Amino acid sequence: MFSFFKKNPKPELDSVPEIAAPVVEAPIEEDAPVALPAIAPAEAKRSWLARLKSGLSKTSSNLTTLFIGARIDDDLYEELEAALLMADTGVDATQFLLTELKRCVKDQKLTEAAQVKSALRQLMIKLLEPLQKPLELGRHQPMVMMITGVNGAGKTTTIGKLAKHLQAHRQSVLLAAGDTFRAAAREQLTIWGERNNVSVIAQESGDPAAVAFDAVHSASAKGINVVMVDTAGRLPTQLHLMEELKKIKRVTAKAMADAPHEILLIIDGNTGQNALMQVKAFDDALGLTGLVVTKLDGTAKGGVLAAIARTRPIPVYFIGVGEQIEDLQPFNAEEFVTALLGDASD
Ligand SMILES: Nc1nc2c(ncn2[C@@H]2O[C@H](COP(=O)(O)OP(=O)(O)OP(=O)(O)O)[C@@H](O)[C@H]2O)c(=O)[nH]1
Repeated sequence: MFSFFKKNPKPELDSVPEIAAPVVEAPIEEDAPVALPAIAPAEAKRSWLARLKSGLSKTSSNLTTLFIGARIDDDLYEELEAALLMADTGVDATQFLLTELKRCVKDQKLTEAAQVKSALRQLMIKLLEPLQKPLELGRHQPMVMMITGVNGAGKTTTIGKLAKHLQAHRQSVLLAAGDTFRAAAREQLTIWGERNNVSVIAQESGDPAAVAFDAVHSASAKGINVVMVDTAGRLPTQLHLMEELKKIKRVTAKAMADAPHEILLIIDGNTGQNALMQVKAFDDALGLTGLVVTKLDGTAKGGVLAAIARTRPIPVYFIGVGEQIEDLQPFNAEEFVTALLGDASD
């Protein structure tokens, strides 16, 4: 499956040809900008899988080489344990995978290392599948998304990529420049919005909650489909800043009863186990609805998704493997594991 978003309720498909994708129910402005990907689906999919594979190659090389010419013995399990831990899979997920794998080898009487690898592949897919969930469009008008994360996780870049993808799915988008700490962040978002024909609500200074409130009102009045509220980067240990996020959430609910409908945490895949701490802390504070894992290109720590699946299985809506728009795609457990361990025939 290669669709970006899921529509809810019932499909009334008016498909956008490039990506099998649902379309909005909400009213669409006649001249709403539509940025369609330039490449056809099969080609786009191939190229995404290739980028995913190359992005994850550092994580995968340690995991796959140990099976080459190996015998099924304690040494193999020990090497696998070390490789999983090095990939930041975490102790819990590593132990879980090893226990299940040993059980599988015994039950199925596996004799070849390649069969063990294939069993590991299946176990990983099963472990990661609960994280695979499409972002549903069209449930609210407007749908309000709060975007959070630590400094430099990739929030602004992700907002830009998501806005383009949403436009490609005929959603009109409004951005709220809720990073009122850094003037540069506000400017960055405003310039990006101008270039891409996306309106941005920004204030010279002041309260990010007020910016979010204004943006939701403005989007409701203009019939805009999606509002994305950018927020300043912060560490979960900066308690006053975490309180500020809670306030943005509360005030947004005053502008629209059930908003924000999505609270996303953007995490940098390079930070491995630290990303897991961020997930826990932001989830405890805000009740996250989804994750976006960026910068999986070039990291050796791609195992962190397994750790998330075991400890805090919050849907991973998207993963990012680079700075281009096409480098952000929906998370698919099978694709991800294939990029790590090869496909079923390998
Ligand atoms: N390699 C790679 N770089 C990325 C990816 N996503 C974002 N980046 C880069 O990461 C850097 C930080 O991204 P930003 O979007 O500015 O991060 P931010 O979270 O908004 O940062 P603050 O506003 O400072 O909190 C930029 O140089 C991005 O181009 C990715 O998937 N892969």
